Amino acid sequence: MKILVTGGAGFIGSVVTRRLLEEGHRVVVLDDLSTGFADAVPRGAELVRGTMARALDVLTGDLGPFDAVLHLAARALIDDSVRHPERFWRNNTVESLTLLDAVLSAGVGRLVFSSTAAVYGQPERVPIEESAPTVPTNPYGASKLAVDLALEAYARAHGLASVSLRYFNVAGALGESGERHEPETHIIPLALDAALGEGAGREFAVFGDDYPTPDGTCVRDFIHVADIADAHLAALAGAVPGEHRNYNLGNGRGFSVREVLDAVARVTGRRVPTRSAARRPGDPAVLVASGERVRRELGWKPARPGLEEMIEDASRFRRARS
Ligand SMILES: NC(=O)c1ccc[n+]([C@@H]2O[C@H](COP(=O)([O-])OP(=O)(O)OC[C@H]3O[C@@H](n4cnc5c(N)ncnc54)[C@H](O)[C@@H]3O)[C@@H](O)[C@H]2O)c1
Ligand SMILES: O=c1ccn([C@@H]2O[C@H](COP(=O)(O)OP(=O)(O)O[C@H]3O[C@H](CO)[C@H](O)[C@H](O)[C@H]3O)[C@@H](O)[C@H]2O)c(=O)[nH]1
Repeated sequence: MKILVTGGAGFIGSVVTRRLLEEGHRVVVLDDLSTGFADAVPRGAELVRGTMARALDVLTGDLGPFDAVLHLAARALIDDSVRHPERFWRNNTVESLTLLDAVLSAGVGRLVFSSTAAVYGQPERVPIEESAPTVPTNPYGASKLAVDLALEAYARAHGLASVSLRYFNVAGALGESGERHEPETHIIPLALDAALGEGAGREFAVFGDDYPTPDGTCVRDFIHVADIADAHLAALAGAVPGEHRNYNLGNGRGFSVREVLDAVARVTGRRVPTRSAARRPGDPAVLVASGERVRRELGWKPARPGLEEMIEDASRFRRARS
């Protein structure tokens, strides 16, 4: 297939692009490089630099025609979304609607969207099923939920085959593609920095140790980025014209912040220096995915569920870059 990957210069988009190329698909990346890197786009894919305002030209121009669009481009820092909601509504919601107009005008039949566990907010029950209430606790989650809802209506009205993949906590790396966020805010790369970094000031701040969880720290469901990439292949194959489906992508198992830090210490052989810090606003205590629907309907389940494997892969990627 010929596939447009938006956000393909970012962490997850570059891994998805790599997997698509491995499978023999042809890939064009559309990315404005706001948080991504041109040299992160895997060799073999063509990079077009720009926002979704360029999507129609790309989809209808010489690089086409396209069979599918994978839409990963977004801002994804929750804290930032609380301080600057306007940036998230514009960049995640308005930009996505611009892309959707282009997809419909160009007659592309399939679209897979990167949604998030943040659409659920504080879950009433875990593991979280796709039928759970969607009550996001921050503008990031809301800006993504709006697109899930738009897709549902657009698919039904215009015959689009669309899927929202609601990722939980994505970790690990695939070959030369991995996490290069600047600034980095995610637990595993920060814990690796704290364990392996040189000099002072790199203590890992544990955001809250008085949550109603077994050790008082938040619990998250980590999923290997290569499994996320494989789920995109399954979604492309399983998308149904005229329908929109939401799928949670996780392992169905939670690890507390402390358990992650212990696993980082085991993998690196180094202690992770920590300090206690205040809770981060909007952080739910526990987020764990139910993988039932995606297994039943797309036949997908994670092939790399081990937390230590994810940390090892992230650590290998970090070492290769330092
Ligand atoms: N990292 C996670 O754990 C996680 C969890 C759930 C959902 N997601 C979603 O997955 C997607 C990828 O996340 P990531 O961690 O790889 O982030 P990332 O910041 O590494 O990648 C995002 C990419 O999108 C590009 N981009 C942003 N806005 C753009 C725009 N308007 N036009 C063109 N390009 C634009 C950036 O330059 C970057 O290359 C995002 O949609 C994010 O919301 C990530
Ligand atoms: O320095 C840190 C960084 C993180 N944490 C804790 O570690 C856990 C995981 O935090 P991350 O920032 O790594 O990930 P989030 O769960 O906040 O967010 C991830 O999952 C979300 C879905 O809930 C969104 O999709 C988001 O884009 C994605 O990065 C949280 O409890 C957080 O409080 C710390 O204690 N200290």
